[in-house]
Amino acid sequence: MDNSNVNIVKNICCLGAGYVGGPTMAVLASKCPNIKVTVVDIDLNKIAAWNNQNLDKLPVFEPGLDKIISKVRGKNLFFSNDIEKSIKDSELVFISVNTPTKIKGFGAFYASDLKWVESSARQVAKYASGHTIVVEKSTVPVKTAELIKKILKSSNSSNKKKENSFSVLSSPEFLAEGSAINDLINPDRVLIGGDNEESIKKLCAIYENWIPKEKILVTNIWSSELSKLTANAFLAQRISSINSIAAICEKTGAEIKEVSAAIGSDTRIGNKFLLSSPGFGGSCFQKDILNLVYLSRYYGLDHVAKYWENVISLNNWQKERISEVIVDKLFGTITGKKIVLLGFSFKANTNDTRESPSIDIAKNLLENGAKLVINDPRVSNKQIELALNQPSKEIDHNVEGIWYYEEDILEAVKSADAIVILTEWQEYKNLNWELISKSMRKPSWVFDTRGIINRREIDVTPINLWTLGKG
Ligand SMILES: NC(=O)C1=CN([C@@H]2O[C@H](COP(=O)(O)OP(=O)(O)OC[C@H]3O[C@@H](n4cnc5c(N)ncnc54)[C@H](O)[C@@H]3O)[C@@H](O)[C@H]2O)C=CC1
Ligand SMILES: O=C(O)[C@H]1O[C@H](OP(=O)(O)OP(=O)(O)OC[C@H]2O[C@@H](n3ccc(=O)[nH]c3=O)[C@H](O)[C@@H]2O)[C@H](O)[C@@H](O)[C@@H]1O
Repeated sequence: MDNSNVNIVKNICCLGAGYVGGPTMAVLASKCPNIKVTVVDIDLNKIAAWNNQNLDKLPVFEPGLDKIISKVRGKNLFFSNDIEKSIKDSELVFISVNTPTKIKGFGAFYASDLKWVESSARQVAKYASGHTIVVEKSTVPVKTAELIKKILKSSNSSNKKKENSFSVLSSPEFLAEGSAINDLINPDRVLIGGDNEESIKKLCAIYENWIPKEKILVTNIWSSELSKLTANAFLAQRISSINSIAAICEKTGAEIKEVSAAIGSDTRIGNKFLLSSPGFGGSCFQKDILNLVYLSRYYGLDHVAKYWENVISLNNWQKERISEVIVDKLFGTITGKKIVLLGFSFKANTNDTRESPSIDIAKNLLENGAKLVINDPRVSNKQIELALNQPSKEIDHNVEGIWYYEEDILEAVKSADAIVILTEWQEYKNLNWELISKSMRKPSWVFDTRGIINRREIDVTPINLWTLGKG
C-alpha cells in the first residue's frame, strides 16, 4: 500500500495496560520515536506499577521488556490514569482490554464478555476530538467492530455540538507470552482489517517503521477478527492432537519426542508447536475456542461447534489423566504425602498463571489429600493463593490437602514422596538429581510432564521417573 501521502499519526492512546497493551506499546514507542504513546488503564495500581522505578516491579514479566521500558518511558511512552486527556489528545486509539469468557447470563461459559470493550468504546465516544481511528487489538468475536461503530456513531447523534468522526479497524495481536518482545519486533505478519483506506494507510505507516511491508496483510474487517480466533484454535488443536498421541505412546512404547520429530520434518506439518505437555494454558486458547464454538452454534453450525469443543475436552482430560497417573504410581493414595510442584505459570518465561494446567493439577492433588509444596521462579505466593482459592499453610502433620510456597528447591524436596515438573523453566532443566534424591522419601518419584529431564541423570539415582509420552 502506498502511504506516501498520509498524514503521520503523532499521538496514540492505548486503553488497557495488560500483557498486550504494555509490551505492545513499549515496542511501538521504541520503534517510532516521533510518536507519543500513552497507555491508560482503569486499574490505578497497574498504572502505578508500570511507572515504578524498580523495573523488577513491572506488572508484566517478559524477557527484554525492562530494557525497552527504561529506554522509552518518560520520553515518548507514558503510563497514565488520565483516560479523558489521553483519548482527547490522540488521533488513534488501540483497544487492548480484557475479553474473558462470560461467567453468567446468555452465552455463559462460551461467549466473550464484551463489557470492557463496550466501556472502552463509550470512553472514546465521550472524550475523542476530531477524527479518531479506533483499532481493536483485543481478541473479539466476529462482528464486534459493528458494536463499536454503533456506540461511536450514537455518541455523535446524541451530542449535537460535537463534530467527531471515527473509523474502526481490526488489528489483532499474535504475540505469545514469554517471547512477546521478539514476536512484536519480528512478527510473522501483522493483520489489518477495515474498509477505510485512509485509516488503513495511517496504521500501515506506523507498522512500517519496523515491519517489512510484505508482512502487513490487509483484509476485510470480519476476516481479520475471525483470523485471530482461527489462529488460536489451530494452535491449540495441535497441542491437543500431540497430547492425544502422547497417551498412545505411553500405552505402546513409542516416544512422543520421536513421533513429533518424525512428523514435524514433513514441511506440510511443520516442526513447531508439537511439544506434548500437561495441556495448554494461558488466558486465550480456551477462551477463543469457546468463542468460536459459541459463534458456530449461533449460526446453526453444530458439527463445527462440536469439532472445536473436543479440542478443549481433550485438554481437560490431559490434566485429569496426569493427576490420576500421579495417584496411581504413589500406590493409589496420596493422602498426607508430600508432593513438590515445580512450576505454576502456564509456560516458562512469564509470570502469568491464567488457565495454567498447574492450577487444575494442584487442585486435583489437594482434593486427594496431598501436602503440596509449590515453587515457581516468577509466580508469587499471593498469585498462587488467588489461583487455588486457598491460603498457603505450613506443613502440619495432622492436616491434609494443604500447600505452601518454597523458594528453595532443595528445601522443598526434603522428605518429599514425589516431584512433578509442570512448567519448562530453565531452572528445572539442570537440577542436581543425586543431591535431591538423597533428601527424598523412598520410594521417590519424579513426574516430568514437559519432557525436560535428562533420563541418564535420574537413572544413576534410586528415583523412579515417569515422562509424559514415553512408554
Ligand atoms: N495475553 C496475551 O498473550 C494475548 C492477549 N490477547 C488479547 O488481548 C486482550 C487483552 O489481553 P491481556 O492484555 O492479556 O489482558 P489483561 O487483563 O492483562 O489487560 C487488560 C487491561 O485492560 C484494562 N481495562 C479494562 N477496561 C478498560 C477500560 N475501559 N479502559 C482502560 N483500561 C481498561 C484492565 O484493567 C486490564 O488491566 C484480550 O482480548 C486478549 O484475548 C491477544 C494476544 C495475546
Ligand atoms: O492470543 C493469545 O493470547 C496468544 O495465545 C498464544 O500465546 P500464549 O498463550 O502466550 O503462549 P503459547 O506459546 O501459545 O502457549 C500456550 C500454551 O500451550 C502450551 N504449548 C505450547 C506449545 C507446544 O508445543 N506445546 C504446548 O503444550 C504452552 O505450554 C502454554 O500452556 C499464541 O501462541 C499467540 O499467538 C496468541 O497471540
